[in-house]
Amino acid sequence: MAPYARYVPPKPTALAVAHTTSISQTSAPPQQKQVKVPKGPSRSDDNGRKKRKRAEIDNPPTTTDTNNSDDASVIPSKHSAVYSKFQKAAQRSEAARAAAPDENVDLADQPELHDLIPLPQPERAPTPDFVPSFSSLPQWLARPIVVSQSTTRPFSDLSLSKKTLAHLEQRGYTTAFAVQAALLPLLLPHPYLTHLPPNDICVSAPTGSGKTLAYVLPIVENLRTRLDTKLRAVIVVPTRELVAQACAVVSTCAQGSAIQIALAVGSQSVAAEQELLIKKGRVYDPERHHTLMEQARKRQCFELDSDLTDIEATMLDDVVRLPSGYVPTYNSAADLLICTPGRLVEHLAATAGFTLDHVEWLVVDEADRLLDQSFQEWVAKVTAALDVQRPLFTPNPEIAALRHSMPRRDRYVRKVILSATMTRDISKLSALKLRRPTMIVVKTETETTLDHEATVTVGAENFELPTTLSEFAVPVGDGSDKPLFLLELLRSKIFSSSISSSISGPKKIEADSSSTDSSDTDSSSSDDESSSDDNSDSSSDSSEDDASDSSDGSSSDSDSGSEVSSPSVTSKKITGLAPKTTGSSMVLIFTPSTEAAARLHHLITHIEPSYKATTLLLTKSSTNLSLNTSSPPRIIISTDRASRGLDLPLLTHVINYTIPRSLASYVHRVGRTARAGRSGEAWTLFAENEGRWFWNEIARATGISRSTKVERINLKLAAEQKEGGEVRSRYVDALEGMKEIVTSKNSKPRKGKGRKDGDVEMTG
Ligand SMILES: Nc1ncnc2c1ncn2[C@@H]1O[C@H](COP(=O)(O)OP(=O)(O)OP(=O)(O)O)[C@@H](O)[C@H]1O
Repeated sequence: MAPYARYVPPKPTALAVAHTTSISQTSAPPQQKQVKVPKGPSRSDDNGRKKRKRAEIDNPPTTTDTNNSDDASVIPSKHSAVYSKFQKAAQRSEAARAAAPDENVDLADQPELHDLIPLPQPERAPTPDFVPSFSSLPQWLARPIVVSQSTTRPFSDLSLSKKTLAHLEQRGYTTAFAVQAALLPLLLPHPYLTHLPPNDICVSAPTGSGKTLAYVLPIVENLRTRLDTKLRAVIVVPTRELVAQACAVVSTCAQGSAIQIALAVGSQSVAAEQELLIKKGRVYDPERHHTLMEQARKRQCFELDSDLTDIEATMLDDVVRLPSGYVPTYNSAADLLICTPGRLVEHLAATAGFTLDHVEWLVVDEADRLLDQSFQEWVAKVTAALDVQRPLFTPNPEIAALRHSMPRRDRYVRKVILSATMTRDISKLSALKLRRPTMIVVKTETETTLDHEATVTVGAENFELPTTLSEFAVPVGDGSDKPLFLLELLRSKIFSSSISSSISGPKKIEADSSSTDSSDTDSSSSDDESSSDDNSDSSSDSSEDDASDSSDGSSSDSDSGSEVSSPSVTSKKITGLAPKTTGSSMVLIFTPSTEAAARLHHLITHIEPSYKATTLLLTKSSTNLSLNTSSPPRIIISTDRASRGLDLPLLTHVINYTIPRSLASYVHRVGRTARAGRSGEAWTLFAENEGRWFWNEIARATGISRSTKVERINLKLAAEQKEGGEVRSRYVDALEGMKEIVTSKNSKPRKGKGRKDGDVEMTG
């Protein structure tokens, strides 16, 4: 600020002295300079006064002069006391001024000058937190029904049919979990209030809390008594694995009933699915036959005015094959459809006879994910199809005309929307056109019981982690040795000890911090972590940071689909809902893409050949898990595709090889373990540049409830993993081998290079 040098006022000492001097001169001229003059003015008097004045100007008396005792002698004795008092006061004030620092100089009379630096302001009083007396959320979202996670009820108390109870008991299910205890009374038909239209339900409950059974049981109970087959229930989930899983639960509950279940996922052709979804028939209707045949003729001769829809084309294809006078009919072959959103939309558009006209139940599981993106605007298309009024059975035209003239009762479609990370975004939820909805939130700690309205306002994002989950985080330096850290983690922390205790044992699995496993446990890590790990900001997208990525910079196709054998995960779900412990750990490792998963599979099976037999790649192209075999895989490498809903009861550990992209993604990934009250561990590997983001957004995030803090574990690489060690040389060889594979694959043109594995599929 050199051009605006600060103004410093001069010391007023000289001024004060001069002032004092002038006073002493005027009021007490020194006696020795007094000249005796005759009374009355004269010329010589004037001359003498002028000379004296000039002499005074030329030789002004100094301060010391003022103090001089000579001066006192010239003061008349009657003023001398006053004068000496004045002198003393003057001396005192002069001494005080001289001693005082510059800032204390009284500047009241001085003009205040400032440069362009803003004046210092007093510190602001803290603004108190805004507590609104209203909520922008609608009442049902702002004040949900909060259910304690510890709430349980015997299934026998929940008005289930004897058959269903028997099936549940066969599976060892006698007690309903909290979400089931809350939902069943709301969804099962009320014994008296049958005339009331049903209301829609949104559910937010932690991963592994039993949401599937909570919606499957009421639907099965409802459909069990229906005599004719009509599509009455549709369950929408994001992936084909979840379709299979939900199907397994439905099949278990619907055993012995006539309920027809259909799947629509796209692992088979649309035509094959159409055959399973629709029963084709024929009816004698010569007039309509004639019209359709005329259209078929025009189509063949290219005389049609407009393009036919797929459904119209199907009808024309079918009518030409029927005997004269007959027209085709299409009826639903399924009571309940479990599907991905894309296939559902496809059938609505292209499958003759596929309508939602009779649907009474719509379930959207993993709703936040399915509502996140438009996915061919499936919500709008499905809600539009549900809005269509159910066609009335019209035995003859007169009655039909009469019925049409009468006001019609609305069709009620009960919508059940669920997720472990349920959105509170009203704009997304409103697309579902919910009717008088109720929000149910299953939480760990709450005073609110099932029957009471919650008084707590649930925040915009408030996720719950299972109370049986333990979380750990491992720093991996700059990430270049990440595969080695992963192997060290598997060796020293996961496969070193039997996990059998963790499956049914105490909630918290203590981190083994003994020196033999080459690790340091820093239990206070979650408080002091950032000091060592936030050297730089990291983005949430950590997808490309694994060593294998850096080694080749490109993708490699997964060829491990062949390693995967049936039976599928479905069958496990049917038979192994509450498995006995095997005494061994099973790990699910999350990578960001199919290619990254394949690279990691290549690396760890080459570095540690003993893992080859027990490591499985689970990607879109290889979705079956050979879990029913006598030796299930111990390591599963997958993508975020496996993060939603997948229920692997034997899974004891989750490893985030790359940190997830969001808190919700973290919740779903780690929620693959610690399910249904079992213990589980979640480990996250983070590089230096990811530490800050991980600790701030995930480990210490405010929008999440966890029973224990995330613990930092510092792993040390073993000697053989360091430079010159045997494991490291195998690592280097594996990287080299991978480079060759990638180079050779890159030379061939490939489809879908670099594609990320979507965790939602449109068509299965
Ligand atoms: N009442 C019960 N008694 C014992 N086990 C149960 C009960 N209900 C559900 N389970 C088991 O709990 C596990 C988790 O259930 P489910 O898959 O429905 O969880 P979820 O809440 O849908 O989890 P996510 O949000 O991850 O999809 C399953 O293995 C299921 O068999």
